[in-house]
Amino acid sequence: MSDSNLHEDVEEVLFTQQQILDKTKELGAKVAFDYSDKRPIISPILKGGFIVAADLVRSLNPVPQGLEIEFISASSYGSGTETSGRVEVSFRREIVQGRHVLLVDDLCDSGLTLSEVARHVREAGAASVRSLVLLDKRARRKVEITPEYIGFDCPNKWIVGNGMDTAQIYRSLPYIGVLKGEAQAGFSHGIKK
Ligand SMILES: O=P(O)(O)OC[C@H]1O[C@H](OP(=O)(O)OP(=O)(O)O)[C@H](O)[C@@H]1O
Ligand code: HPA
Ligand SMILES: [Mg+2]
Repeated sequence: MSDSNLHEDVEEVLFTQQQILDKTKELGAKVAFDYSDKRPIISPILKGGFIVAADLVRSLNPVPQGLEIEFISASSYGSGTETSGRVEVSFRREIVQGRHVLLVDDLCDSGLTLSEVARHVREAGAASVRSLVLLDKRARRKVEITPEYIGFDCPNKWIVGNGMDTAQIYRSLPYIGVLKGEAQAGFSHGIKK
């Protein structure tokens, strides 16, 4: 990618759009095989998971019979770069009853989001719950959880793009990049200076 296409707040690109699409195709092939006879529900975890999930569902080949998409909202970071430790989860509980649910998110960091969402979905009566993340930032884990499907290992840096934000900005960047320290500092009061 030429420097002119790089957002001024991004220090370095970790994964290009093409690398992301290639990896999502690989994951899609595995998911299509594993869920071929399961009438799965794929649940993008909003907001960050929406782009990974959109790429994933279009790379399922063949499409599992009876596949449904059901969104789940979960948020815990606010505008900072540390988890608040409290994950707000909301979804239509009746839809997942008796179904095989695959949670799809952009990344697993402390692990709190995925473990809390998985707990809620199990409690709502899902037949099985697995998770898929494009990125796994293991160095920051606070809760023991290993997603069944992982795209890339992620260094212990604050990243943005491909669905990931800081204070709701940068989600639309087509690549995954490391946010510059000074840009992060600008959000420390929730407003970019
Ligand atoms: O493993 P964790 O430490 O829980 O962090 C990962 C979660 O944090 C982000 O979501 P966020 O709470 O920022 O909400 P968003 O998806 O709406 O941006 C990201 O999209 C993951 O869902
Ligand atoms: O590195 C990150 N970037 C964006 N959102 C996040 N949520 C947890 N970790 C991150
Ligand atoms: Mg999220």
